[in-house]
Amino acid sequence: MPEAVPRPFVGITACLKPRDGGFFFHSVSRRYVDAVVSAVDAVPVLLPAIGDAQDIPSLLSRMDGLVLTGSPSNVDPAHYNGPAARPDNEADPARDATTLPLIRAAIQIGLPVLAICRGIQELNVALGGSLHQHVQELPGRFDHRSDKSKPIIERFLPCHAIRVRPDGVLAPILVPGEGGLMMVNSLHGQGLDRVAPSLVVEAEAEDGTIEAVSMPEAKGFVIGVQWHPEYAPEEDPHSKRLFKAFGDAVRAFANNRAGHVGFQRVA
Ligand SMILES: N[C@@H](CCC(=O)NCCCC(=O)O)C(=O)O
Repeated sequence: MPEAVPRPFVGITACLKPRDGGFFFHSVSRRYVDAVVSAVDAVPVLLPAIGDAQDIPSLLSRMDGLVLTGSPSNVDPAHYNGPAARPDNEADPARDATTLPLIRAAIQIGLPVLAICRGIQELNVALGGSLHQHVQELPGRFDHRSDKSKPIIERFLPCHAIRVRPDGVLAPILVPGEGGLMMVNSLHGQGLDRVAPSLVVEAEAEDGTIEAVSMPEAKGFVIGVQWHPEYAPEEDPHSKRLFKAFGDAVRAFANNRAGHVGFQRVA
């Protein structure tokens, strides 16, 4: 009888969030976890925001892919030499200290990376880019934040168009409509400013806000998106294809690793 194929492990980055009474919780929205289980077909592994205490080589020796999640918190502008954040800024220094070095190490070994919302911002900063801290205050830009007075389910509905570069790597994955247009949801106040030298822009909103990037020189799959495909990973055809492409890259990485350590996976 053929041996069951072990599912690959996909790391999912957590936030460190304060709760009542000064306790902190490592937390991840269930939607990322569900998307990794259903649309990627992998075992989700939550990665706590423990900064220097994380053992990156040990972690990466067991991971087959990495999902960088969204979060209401913002990357500390000190990481991209930006002006100090405003007093009402929500920060997560433990998450910054965890994800930024992890991204660089993951990319170095060719680990597939899917970076979502705060994730694309972290990817850009980790590789030397910078962020706009308040996109809606820039001339000609839209407000890309969601209306917090609305029910959460409505806040994740598609609300503006993006144009996907027809000659990029993302177009054949997402299969946008005519003119490279497709609708996405939008729950961010920050956005990519100076794009890291190793990243290329794959999609933009009508106002020029960067909506997706890839990394042509990466050994593996590296895609960042500013929207939230995890909202409807099976129902929305673009999201489904994005997670499928990531899953294929994850399985290829896992099989390659399995080959190197000398045990066989049976298809
Ligand atoms: N804080 C950053 C990143 C925005 C972001 O990731 N939003 C996701 C909110 C929903 C969630 O918790 O997943 C910004 O404002 O640009």
